[in-house]
Amino acid sequence: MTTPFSFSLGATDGQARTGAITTSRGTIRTPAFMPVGTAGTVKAVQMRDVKATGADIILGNTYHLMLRPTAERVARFGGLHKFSTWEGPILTDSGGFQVMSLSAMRKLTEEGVSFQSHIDGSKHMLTPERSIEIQCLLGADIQMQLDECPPFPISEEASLESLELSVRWAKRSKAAFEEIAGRHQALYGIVQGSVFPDQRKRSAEALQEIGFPGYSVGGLAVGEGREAMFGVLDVTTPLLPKDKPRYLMGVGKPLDLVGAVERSIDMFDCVLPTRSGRHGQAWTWDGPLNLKNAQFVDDETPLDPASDCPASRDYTKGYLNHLFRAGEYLGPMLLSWHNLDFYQRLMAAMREAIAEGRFDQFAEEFRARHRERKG
Ligand SMILES: Nc1ccc2nc(N)nc(O)c2c1
Repeated sequence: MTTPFSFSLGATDGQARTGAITTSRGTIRTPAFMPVGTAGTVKAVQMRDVKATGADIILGNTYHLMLRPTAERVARFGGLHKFSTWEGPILTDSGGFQVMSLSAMRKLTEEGVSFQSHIDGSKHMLTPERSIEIQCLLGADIQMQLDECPPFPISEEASLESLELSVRWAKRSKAAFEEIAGRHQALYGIVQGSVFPDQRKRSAEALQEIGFPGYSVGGLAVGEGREAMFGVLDVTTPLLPKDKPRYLMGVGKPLDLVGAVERSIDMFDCVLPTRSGRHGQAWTWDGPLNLKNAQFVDDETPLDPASDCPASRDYTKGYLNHLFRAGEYLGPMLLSWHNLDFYQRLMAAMREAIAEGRFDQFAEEFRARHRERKG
């Protein structure tokens, strides 16, 4: 149980790289996509099926679990792994981002952020110390510092103020982590600085001063758009240590993943595959399909006959179309499952292409084939 956290680089191909993160609950093959299991469940998909798609690690949320069922209750059940039956590594976000996007009556001070629950209006306070305490009660293998994710757009001076607060919170998060976390657990720093290159540099350098075994790139996927996001990665990832994992938070669509791997990102999480699956959107090598669309009513082909995932291989698009039109539970279940499997097959294909030194060709062919919008 006390295998220390470690990262080993595998192959590099341009800026893209493969690697392996060793944790006490298993190894994470990078580049890795983490299915989002916000409230201790990857919505509408059983953990054994999440595992079968090839996911090595899932994400949980401090914000949601502290409100319901509370971190203390999860700890009494033996931690999030036992409570949810996910036996592999779990990464938890620290809650600040979710407080700002979900809660009411938020008040942010140097101490932390106070807020009212979006569920029952109860009052709560998240400080760097309390966030680490919650993540340890959950038993997360990889934890996040408490940070402030600035809104987009934001003025340069407001962004700098926010970045400096997040650096002070990084120090406090690390101090709290060193007090109570186990040797097998890891804490990542989160780089901020919005879309300002000099601020990204300042944040990356300040966090390395403090020292972390992994670095998240935060403050993106907040409406800045793909080109601006890639522009931030172009200036940020070269500043981070090559021998430590880089995690791009909240990203993204398949084309975002390919472009970010091209800019040496190792880890991703996004609600898109499960959230869009619940609403009838299937992701494929050729781009997204809206299976509620009339064009699929009589379509007798599966989403991907080449997949070993039952949701992708054993059901016709016509049947899936029927399930969504009839409002049947099985529709969201099957599409969430298929989309997670597609995301894992995309990650596996990228890992293989990097290992074989042909990632540029893979990326070019994928971008030519994957049409995000019809026409
Ligand atoms: N786009 C995102 C998603 C999640 C985040 N979580 C944290 N802690 N910080 C950020 O900046 C995030 C950005």
